[in-house]
Amino acid sequence: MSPVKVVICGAAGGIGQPLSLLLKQSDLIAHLALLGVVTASGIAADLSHINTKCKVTGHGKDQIDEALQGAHTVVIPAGVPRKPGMTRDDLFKLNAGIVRDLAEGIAKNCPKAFVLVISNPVNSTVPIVCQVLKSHGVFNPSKVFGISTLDVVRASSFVSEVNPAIDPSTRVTVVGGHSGVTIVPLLSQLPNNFVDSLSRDQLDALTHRIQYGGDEVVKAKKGAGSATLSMAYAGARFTLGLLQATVAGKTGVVESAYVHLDADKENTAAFKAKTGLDYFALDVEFGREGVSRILKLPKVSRYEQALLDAAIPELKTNIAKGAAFITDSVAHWPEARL
Ligand SMILES: NC(=O)c1ccc[n+]([C@@H]2O[C@H](COP(=O)([O-])OP(=O)(O)OC[C@H]3O[C@@H](n4cnc5c(N)ncnc54)[C@H](O)[C@@H]3O)[C@@H](O)[C@H]2O)c1
Ligand SMILES: O=C(O)C[C@H](O)C(=O)O
Repeated sequence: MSPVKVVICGAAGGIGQPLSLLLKQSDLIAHLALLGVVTASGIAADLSHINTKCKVTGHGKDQIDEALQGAHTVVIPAGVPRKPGMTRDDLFKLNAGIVRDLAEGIAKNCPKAFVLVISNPVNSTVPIVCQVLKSHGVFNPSKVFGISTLDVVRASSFVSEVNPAIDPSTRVTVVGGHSGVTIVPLLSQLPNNFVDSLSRDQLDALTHRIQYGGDEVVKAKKGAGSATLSMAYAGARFTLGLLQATVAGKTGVVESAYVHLDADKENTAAFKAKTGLDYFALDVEFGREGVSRILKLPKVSRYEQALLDAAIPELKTNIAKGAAFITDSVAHWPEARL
């Protein structure tokens, strides 16, 4: 097992800094390259004093090539966060171009890297990354992930608050996408008939809290951004889980991820045919090459089917918007960029 290079794009930001701190502690990472807009050299100097083996370097946007070259994994929390009253889709105008340009850099400098997207709106930014990589002929659906782990982390916390007998480490299955109605918690999967212990009002309230947990933080931060620390925790959990499988060869690591369903055609063909969706968040088992298996959608309750029915059209719109942005960008790119 040789430790690898991991790049954080947007490392000076609210998520980027604590995420870098958490990753600096991993033996699986030899080199943490921190990419900022002007530079991330201050953050890199600070982190480099921590006495773990991992080397840390800082880079500005004009050094994107050197930052990305040789990357095994690229994590993208670059972009603008929400303010109260905004939806994640309101961020599209600003963040779509940022993510597109980073994906271009990845296609050029580290086309085989695993790409982990945090920047919102995730439902659209993941299709943006995939389309850019496709336009360069380097797309591998098993290597691009939208990190939806925060929805699972929140669901576990909120379930445990409702019933303190349930340990907060208990995994809750959350599928769909990463915004409002597209976040679909499958509470019927919890053991001991947890869901039957809830009144309809309690079930509605818990479901709504999981779907709109991000808004809770945006409101509490009063204009100073969205979730950063809980996202850094979720992002580190996802990244380290993936590294354990891809670098250390650990089997059985499962996390929820928003992925292109072609990453496991066998397990998703029926779902894709039924819904017409190309992207969806499901539990994913990691292997050496990224996605080793996408776990099938479990049998859902009637209540959960109604949530899925509401999520699917919204997801289709979000996915089409991301894909169209790249079709349009490519049409306007000068010959030299293709
Ligand atoms: N997936 C999730 O569950 C989840 C959770 C929380 C936040 N987010 C999203 O993550 C993003 C970042 O949130 P934040 O709170 O860290 O924001 P932030 O503004 O604190 O940090 C973003 C950083 O990205 C940098 N940046 C912008 N363009 C860049 C580029 N081209 N290259 C390198 N760096 C660049 C900015 O300078 C800034 O330092 C937002 O879009 C937010 O909505 C997603
Ligand atoms: O809510 C946001 O805008 C940030 C993030 O997607 C979250 O779920 O906390």
